[in-house]
Amino acid sequence: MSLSILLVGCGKMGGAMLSGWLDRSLRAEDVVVVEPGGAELPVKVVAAADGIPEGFRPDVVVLAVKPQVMDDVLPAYARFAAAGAVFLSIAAGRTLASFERLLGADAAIVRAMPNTPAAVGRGITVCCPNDAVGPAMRDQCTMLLEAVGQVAWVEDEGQMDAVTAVSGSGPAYVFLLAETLARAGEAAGLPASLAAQLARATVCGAGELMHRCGDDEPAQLRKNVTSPNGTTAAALDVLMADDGLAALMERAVAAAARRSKELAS
Ligand SMILES: NC(=O)C1=CN([C@@H]2O[C@H](COP(=O)(O)OP(=O)(O)OC[C@H]3O[C@@H](n4cnc5c(N)ncnc54)[C@H](O)[C@@H]3O)[C@@H](O)[C@H]2O)C=CC1
Ligand SMILES: O=C(O)[C@@H]1CCC=N1
Repeated sequence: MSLSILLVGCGKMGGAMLSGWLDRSLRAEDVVVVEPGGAELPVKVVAAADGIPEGFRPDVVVLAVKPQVMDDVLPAYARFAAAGAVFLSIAAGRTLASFERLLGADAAIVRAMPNTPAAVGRGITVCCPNDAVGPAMRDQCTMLLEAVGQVAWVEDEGQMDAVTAVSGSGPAYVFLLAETLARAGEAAGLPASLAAQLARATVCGAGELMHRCGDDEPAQLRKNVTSPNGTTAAALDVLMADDGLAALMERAVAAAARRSKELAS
């Protein structure tokens, strides 16, 4: 992949993407990271924008700082917009309009929402471009993000809050499932370490099975586990009750989408 990347912010998500890129095809010499916290990485890491090497001309500036600090951070990078770089923001809630206000209406900006499985090449990122993003820039962003998983584009920015709530935050819901399944196992009489092992292996195994059976709906995989009048059916009667998991998940996703909208202001 011959793209030069400036990664601004190398915390949990920026770090996850970087590790996916370096595991795959990105050359270390094509990446500069700005991270005030420092980082032991096989790429050049600087503490602030003024440490970026003279003459470094990124094709893509990836903005991976918290939404709340974006306004303070961004002006130091505006010169790269003028030089023709595309800005790829992964900040939850931050709108294209808010970047245009800071970088100028002509700046090419992609609002994106990745997720942490990018660290193992199994992320999914949804992108929404502004009008200044041409086909070549779109291809560059797709290439960069496909190195760490699946990529989808939407034209309606209004969908990004729901995207954030489903796939951006979604890994946390799955990890919570593993945590709560383990605790339920303990409550049912298992030693804590065995319950944790069972829950973890089950979530990983079920995820991998769903991954490999790409053509089967999750509902079919669920039915494959469920014997008529058996143990799974007994549990699913609880989970699929009117006040069960569907209602809970709908409320959780709505809360995340609401918070994404709030982060815009
Ligand atoms: N953690 C996740 O699962 C996901 C996070 N995001 C988004 O990614 C962004 C980063 O989130 P996390 O990685 O979770 O947070 P984080 O706190 O782990 O990372 C943010 C990084 O930005 C650095 N930073 C702070 N000020 C800076 C500056 N002036 N210049 C450069 N770097 C600076 C911090 O030192 C930190 O390492 C957020 O906008 C979040 O909405 C998006 C998708 C998923
Ligand atoms: O919790 C957050 O705000 C970020 C965005 C999606 C996942 N983490």
